[in-house]
Amino acid sequence: MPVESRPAALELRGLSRSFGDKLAVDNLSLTVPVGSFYGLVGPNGAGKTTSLSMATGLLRPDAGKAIVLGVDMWQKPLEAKHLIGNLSDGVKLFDRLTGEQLVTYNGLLFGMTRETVAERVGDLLRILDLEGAAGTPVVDYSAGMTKKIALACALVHAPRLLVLDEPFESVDPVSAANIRDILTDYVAGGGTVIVSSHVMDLVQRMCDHVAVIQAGRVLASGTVDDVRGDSSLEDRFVELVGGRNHTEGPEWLRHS
Ligand SMILES: Nc1ncnc2c1ncn2[C@@H]1O[C@H](COP(=O)(O)OP(=O)(O)OP(=O)(O)O)[C@@H](O)[C@H]1O
Repeated sequence: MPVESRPAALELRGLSRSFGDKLAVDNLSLTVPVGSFYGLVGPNGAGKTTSLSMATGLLRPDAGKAIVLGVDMWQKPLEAKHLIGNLSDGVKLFDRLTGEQLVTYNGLLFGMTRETVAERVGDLLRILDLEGAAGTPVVDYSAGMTKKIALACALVHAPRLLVLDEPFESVDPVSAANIRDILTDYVAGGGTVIVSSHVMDLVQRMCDHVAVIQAGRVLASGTVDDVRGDSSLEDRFVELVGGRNHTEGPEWLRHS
């Protein structure tokens, strides 16, 4: 298929979602090309998690479409979900299972054979440095270990698109570097990654595309170089989003 006619890894078309009176995502459209490492950034409450939840089939949109590699998430959710690996902020894991059991369970849910699952679980626990905790219930994991085991669950069925909400939050620097390597390899091997993050420096170094969202709308999107221009991504972000002002702390917090 010619490159121009290949479906995007993810296409969001006019997505909207309200919670009561609050319009969390407002007619949001975004195209994530196949093979891109795409950063989604925005201030707290911008609508990143809500958008990604609608894109991955966790939250039904009020309006609009989410299309994964040509498959409509809300019309063919089973087919679309096979294509996606999802690490979602705040989704409950079956944390009474051990790490090994949890990843195995996820693999079996996708219909893979026990042998294939066992081999992949072994690989994932090794590359994520969780072999020593394979037999520990996930409820006893630290926040960073929980993030890593959730990433293993997202990867086990070898999805074509990975959607990761804040994958580096609480993760130590060595593990974060290992995860970055895994993701970079995954993209080099033809996969597509979308990450939401508040760490602009990381997004600038790791991602080739970025979208800045605020109040449920896209303020800017494109290649990282196009969006940031001559500035750092952080400065461009602050410029786009506004709201930076020097505020002195309250008097009672000062000791001199
Ligand atoms: N289940 C919910 N019920 C009510 N309001 C919600 C719910 N989920 C999100 N919101 C509201 O929708 C808006 C967008 O929230 P969302 O979690 O998508 O933002 P975010 O960009 O992921 O923020 P953060 O960077 O702080 O994680 C916020 O105003 C939030 O309060």
